Amino acid sequence: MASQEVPKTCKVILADTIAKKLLAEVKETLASVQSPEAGKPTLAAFLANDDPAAGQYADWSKKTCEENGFNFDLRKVDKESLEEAVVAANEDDAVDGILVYYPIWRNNQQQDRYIQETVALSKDVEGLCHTHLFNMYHNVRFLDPPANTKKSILPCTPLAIVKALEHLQIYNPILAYGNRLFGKTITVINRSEVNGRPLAALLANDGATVYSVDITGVQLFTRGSGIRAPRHQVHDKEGWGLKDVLPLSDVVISGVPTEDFKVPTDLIRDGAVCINFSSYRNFDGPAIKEKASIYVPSTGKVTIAVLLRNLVRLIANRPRPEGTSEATEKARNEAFKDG
Ligand SMILES: NC(=O)C1=CN([C@@H]2O[C@H](COP(=O)(O)OP(=O)(O)OC[C@H]3O[C@@H](n4cnc5c(N)ncnc54)[C@H](O)[C@@H]3O)[C@@H](O)[C@H]2O)C=CC1
Ligand SMILES: Nc1nc(=O)c2c([nH]1)NC[C@@H]1CN(c3ccc(C(=O)N[C@@H](CCC(=O)O)C(=O)O)cc3)C=[N+]21
Repeated sequence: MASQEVPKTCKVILADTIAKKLLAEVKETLASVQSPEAGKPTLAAFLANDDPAAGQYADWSKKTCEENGFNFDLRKVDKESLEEAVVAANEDDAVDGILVYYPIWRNNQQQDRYIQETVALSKDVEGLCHTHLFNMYHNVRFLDPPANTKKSILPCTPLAIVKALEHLQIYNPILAYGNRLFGKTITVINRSEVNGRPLAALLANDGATVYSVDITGVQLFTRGSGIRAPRHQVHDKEGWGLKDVLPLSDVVISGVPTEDFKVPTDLIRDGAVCINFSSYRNFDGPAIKEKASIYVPSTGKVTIAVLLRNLVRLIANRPRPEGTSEATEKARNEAFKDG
């Protein structure tokens, strides 16, 4: 009966809200790192597979780019000519950033990795080159220590989740930058090389206790007691499963790419924060709203905003024009907010 209904306490936060805030920051930062005469930045995006998810993601990215003053140049190429096309874009001054949609060779991850390494470091907008990945796993935040003027690029989907957690104030700004998740326990369901594993590492590097769950089992990512380690360590949790980690978790993040997978609502802690990044709904919508304090049903729009943020960062990281002082250079890079 309507008169007896208890108002829902769960707050649903849409990706659009978080994305809009980030896009406003991106616009401001672009204005401070690049003169208006430089023209619109260009992102070259290579589509060499027939994955409908990638095609749809490309369409959304194009729309967001164009609405926010960026050129989005979608280049459909066949697998055989992809390498040469990427090399040409590396050498083309009119291209500011390069994105390649994965997976390409479904049964050959090594070949996808080879293409990831073909993208020039200075144009690697998704942070998937070895130097960027190495820095992320090792909790190294700059490309040019000790000057520390050029921030290392982080992978878009993991960084989008970090930005969502900042927006939700799960990151505690009372704590020092780099330790702001200390005290939080987070479960990440998915340990793929492009999404789940880097995400678990990033969150643990920021101080969280992270349970990384995949079909092969559970791993604990942590900086240890008192977060005294400078970067995360990984430990296997033999015999553990969702039943062990969900009841412990303040935050549950899920990215399982199947229709039928649902995070078991009854195991989730009352008042947990639940975030879905899969293109399928990993949480049971009505039930989760009875349990979670905050529910974020999707994050794709935040990922695209982060893609543009990374593109502006690549531009800021470029060698400074003749005559720019080191102080100006530092100011250019500090135009970015934390992270
Ligand atoms: N929101 C966004 O910005 C983005 C969303 N996606 C979406 O995220 C999802 C995941 O993408 P990828 O990581 O690239 O996929 P992937 O197929 O490379 O990896 C999925 C991982 O989940 C694991 N997994 C499958 N079933 C599981 C289960 N029941 N429990 C635990 N782990 C399980 C797999 O073993 C695998 O490690 C897809 O739906 C994709 O479309 C991908 C990129 C960006
Ligand atoms: N180099 C590379 N980077 C990628 O980031 C990448 C890729 N390759 N290959 C393809 C996958 C797929 N992908 C998605 C992004 C957003 C949503 C997404 O936005 N989903 C909607 C929900 C869609 C719906 O409403 O059904 C949302 O979160 O709002 C989905 C899937 C990125 N991918």
